[in-house]
Amino acid sequence: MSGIPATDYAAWKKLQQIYDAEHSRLVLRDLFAQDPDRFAKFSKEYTSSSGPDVTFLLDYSKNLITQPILDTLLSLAREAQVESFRDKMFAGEHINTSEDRAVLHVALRNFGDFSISEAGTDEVAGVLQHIKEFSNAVRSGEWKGYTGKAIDTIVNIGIGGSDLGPVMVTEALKAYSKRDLTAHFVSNIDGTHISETLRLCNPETTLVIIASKTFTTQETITNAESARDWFLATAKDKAHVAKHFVALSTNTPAVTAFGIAPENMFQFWDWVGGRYSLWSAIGLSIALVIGYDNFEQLLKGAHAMDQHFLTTPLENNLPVLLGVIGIWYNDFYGAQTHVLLPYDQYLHKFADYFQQGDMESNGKSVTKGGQRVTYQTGPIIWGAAGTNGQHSFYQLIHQGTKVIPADFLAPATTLNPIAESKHHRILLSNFFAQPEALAFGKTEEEVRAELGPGQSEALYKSKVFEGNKPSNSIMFPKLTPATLGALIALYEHKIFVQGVVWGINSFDQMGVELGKVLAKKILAQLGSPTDVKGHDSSTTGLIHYYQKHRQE
Ligand SMILES: O=P(O)(O)OC[C@H]1O[C@@](O)(CO)[C@@H](O)[C@@H]1O
Repeated sequence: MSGIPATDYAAWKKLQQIYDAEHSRLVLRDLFAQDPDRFAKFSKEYTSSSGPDVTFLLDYSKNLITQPILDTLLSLAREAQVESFRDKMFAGEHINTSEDRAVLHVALRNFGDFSISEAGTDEVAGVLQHIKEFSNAVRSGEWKGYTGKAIDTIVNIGIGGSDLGPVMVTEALKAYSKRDLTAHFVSNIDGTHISETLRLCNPETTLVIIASKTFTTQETITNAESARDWFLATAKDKAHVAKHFVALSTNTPAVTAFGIAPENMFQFWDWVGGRYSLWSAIGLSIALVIGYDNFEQLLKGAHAMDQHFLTTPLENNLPVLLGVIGIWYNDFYGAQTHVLLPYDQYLHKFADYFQQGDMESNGKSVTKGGQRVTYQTGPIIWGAAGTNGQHSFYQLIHQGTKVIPADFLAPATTLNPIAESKHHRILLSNFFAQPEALAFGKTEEEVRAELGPGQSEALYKSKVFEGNKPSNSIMFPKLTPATLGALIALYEHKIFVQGVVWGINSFDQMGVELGKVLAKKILAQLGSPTDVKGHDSSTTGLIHYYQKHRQE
């Protein structure tokens, strides 16, 4: 990432001119009426170039773009040196400049094609082998607990990138899971999370996975200590910890200090960002749930997308297309958010996952050159599985006052063809209809014709759908591990593209530190009998209320 303010680019200036001059005339009804080939021109079919077969269709025709606009957006990507910085990332250069680190989640799934020299990348295969052996041993019943029973429950203790990826993927690939192995994910420091989970667990048959890149995260270490106390309350002998606790981390000394043997640690490296870590040892819970072979398919699906991103010219490069089209709305249309709408219940955590992936990457306001930006950077990411969102927030998307670019995703074939796939046909009918309604709306003339004369003006107006609401649609034959891997990598690289254009560092997360420091300071005061000091009247007042009403 160059750190150059995006507004310095000639293409950015040209886009502003185009927007100012043309945006009021960019009407999807007209754009489609004028060009019967619009779908053909603004859609691409992806096919993996290696590994398992993955195909999907990206339809970006329902965007407020013309070819000249798209060409200018691609010029912006070129001017921002997206290709050059992409190559630097893949080469292991320390593009995470504030932490002087490489950004190499692509090395975690590099099945031999990329030559990467960063320290640790030659150890990836060994960790994957360890994950394979361990997950096979647990799933086969070979790995026994301290009373000689097989493991039937895993509890992954982690937060942020040490939780969201495993949660999203194990939910998405539930159809591929070992149904007699129950997985729980504990993340919140709120004692309710670990308490309610451990109620469901038998210490004799439970494996606790402590997932933490730094192994210093307060929530995770506290939860892990409580889980260890829970276990030892039954098992008594600390020697039994080795059979029921493993650690996923970059911090060997801290893992050892916790009491986990080195052979029960699965290592990863500082060039793996937390929000990009599901491909690393953090993915152990995924391999345990879906099996190593399916975990490897996930990696290979992502690897093929990496190859696409690395080698495809910008105009056909799907992460680049999604990235620059997103910038068009975020920085010129004033869109504040981007909504992810997977029409697949298995993907119901997809948006949650990319809240961290996108917002922790691009929620920045200072360029790599240290300049405060004068333009919008990372969008607010949100969403829900279809059709549920339709009964929740689609009113605002259809008739609200905000521009909300939407991504719709769906499998052509369901993994649950109940009722001869009647459910799936209904689901997909909505998947097709919603972007159509958003794009083309319903005119007042159509409303009046539909309602007939004699209705109030207000009623006529309230039933108008302005339309012209942009969306992308992604369809794939079936949700498989490799397809999911490709889709996750697609969005990872989209985020990368946008960060480069905005000139920000997408790979540090300084913004999470201040709250932690203040919380530690307050925590130290909560237990003391003396009155809290050094806070504003609001914080002091809140703490006083807590101290007056606490009952524990
Ligand atoms: O994996 P760990 O080191 O416990 O960090 C957990 C999460 O905490 C952060 O908020 C960083 O503090 C995320 O970036 C990260 O994924």
